[in-house]
Amino acid sequence: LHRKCRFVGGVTNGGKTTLAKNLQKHLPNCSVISQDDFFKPEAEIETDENGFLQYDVLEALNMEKMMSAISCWVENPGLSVGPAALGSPEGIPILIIEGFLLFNYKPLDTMWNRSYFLTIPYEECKRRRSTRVYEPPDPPGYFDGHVWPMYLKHRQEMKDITWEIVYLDGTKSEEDLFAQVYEDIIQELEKQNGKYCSIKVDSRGERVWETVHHTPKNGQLQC
Ligand SMILES: Nc1ncnc2c1ncn2[C@@H]1O[C@H](COP(=O)(O)OP(=O)(O)OP(=O)(O)O)[C@@H](O)[C@H]1O
Ligand SMILES: NC(=O)c1ccc[n+]([C@@H]2O[C@H](CO)[C@@H](O)[C@H]2O)c1
Repeated sequence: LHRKCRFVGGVTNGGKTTLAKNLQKHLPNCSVISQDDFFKPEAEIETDENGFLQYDVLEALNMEKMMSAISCWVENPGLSVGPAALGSPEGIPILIIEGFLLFNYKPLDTMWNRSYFLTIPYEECKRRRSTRVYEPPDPPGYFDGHVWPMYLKHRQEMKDITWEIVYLDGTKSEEDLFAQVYEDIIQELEKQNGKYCSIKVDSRGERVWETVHHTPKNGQLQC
């Protein structure tokens, strides 16, 4: 069951939620858990010597609660989809966990199946962040005084990671990012289904061609 979890990590405003939502739209049996839904209440967030609330650290999140949500899915994966969907690779239950502090949280290490990490440069990140309103809103100087330094610290910690992480260029278009990850997921699901396919996905997420190599199973051809 663990092998069905996928992680979309990345810098704040890298486009994680957008990518996860787009994938969910095109995969009939796909659940998404967002780390942002597990922030502790403001009263429980530490403040540093500059008065900045320390939101961009693991301690700001109720990770035990997030792990419970993941366990729930593992015990009862997938939605009630029809037999047609379950019979197709797209219908295999998958869980996408998206968040900005996933790869620094040890208990998740054993659950990964495929990990993606969205990056954008400092300037673009600062620009996108300035268009967002969080609750509470970022005070002046927050990006340079807390958000970006914490991101750099976590990137540094990620250097110790031994498994493969696929880095995605978050400055690419939403459609291109979707197509890249969707193609990757479908290919792997096809393999799990005993089919070996090459699929190209165009920028609108439509499959434009595919090659199916039938593999014998119990003396019979699948597909
Ligand atoms: N590929 C993209 N190109 C340009 N802008 C994008 C792209 N993907 C998302 N955005 C925009 O960037 C902002 C952040 O997107 P999104 O909420 O998906 O990021 P996030 O990584 O989940 O952010 P956070 O976790 O910090 O809330 C939004 O304004 C969104 O419209
Ligand atoms: N969701 C929240 O409670 C909250 C409050 C203040 C700041 N944030 C920011 O969310 C980003 C991750 O998506 C982090 O960079 C937090 O600063 C979230």
